Amino acid sequence: MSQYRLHPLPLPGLARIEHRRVEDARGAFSRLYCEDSLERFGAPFHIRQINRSLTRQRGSVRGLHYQAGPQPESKYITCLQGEVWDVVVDLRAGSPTFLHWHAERLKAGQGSSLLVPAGCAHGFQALSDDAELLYLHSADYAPEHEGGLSVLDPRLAIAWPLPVINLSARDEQHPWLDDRFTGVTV
Ligand SMILES: Cc1cn([C@H]2C[C@H](O)[C@@H](COP(=O)(O)OP(=O)(O)O[C@H]3O[C@H](C)C(=O)[C@H](O)[C@H]3O)O2)c(=O)[nH]c1=O
Repeated sequence: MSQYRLHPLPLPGLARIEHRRVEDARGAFSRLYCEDSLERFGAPFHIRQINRSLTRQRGSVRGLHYQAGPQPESKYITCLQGEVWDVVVDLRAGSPTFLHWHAERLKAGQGSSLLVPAGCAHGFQALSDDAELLYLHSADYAPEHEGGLSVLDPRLAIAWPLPVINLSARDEQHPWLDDRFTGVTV
C-alpha cells in the first residue's frame, strides 16, 4: 500500500503531500492524489482542471501567478521530470504570514507533491533542463481573475537559487507591490 501523508509547511494551509512509491520487480506505483485523504486531513481539494508544463532550460522562471475573485484557486503540484525550486507567496489579507514566501524543491520520483492554498501566488525556477510539472487546479481557469507578482520584487526578496532567465513577456511586466496592496480575500 503506498503511503499518503500530509506534512504542514510554514504558511497556513501550505503542505507537502508525501506519496511514497510501492516498488516491485515490474517497477513502481504511487497514489499521486487522494480526495478522500485530503478531506480527512482537513485540506479538502476537488479537481476542476489539470495542466502540465514543460520548461526546457535550467534557470527559467514561471510565475508568480494567482487566481482570486469569485474563483479563488488552490493548486496541487507534482514534478514529473527533472527538478524545480517551487515558491509560494502568501497574499491573504490579514494572514499572519502576509507576503511571506516559502520554497520547496520538487524532484521527479521523490514521492511528494505541494498543496498550495487559495490566496497564494505560485511560481518556480527550473533546477534542471526539461522540468515537467503536473498541476491539479481546484477552480476553472479564469484569466479575468488572474493576478501576477514580479519574481524580482524587492518587497518579496525571493532568493532564487540561479540567475532568473526566460521570463514570459507577461511575467516581465508584473508591477512591484506598493503599500496600497492589502492582499486578497478568499
Ligand atoms: C493556467 C492556464 C493557462 N492557459 C493558457 C494561457 C496561456 O496562453 C498559456 C500559458 O499560460 P501561462 O503563460 O500562464 O503559463 P505559465 O506562465 O506556465 O503559468 C503557469 O505556471 C505558473 C507557475 C502557475 O502557477 C500557473 O498556474 C500557470 O499559469 O496557457 C490556459 O489555457 N489554461 C490555464 O489553465
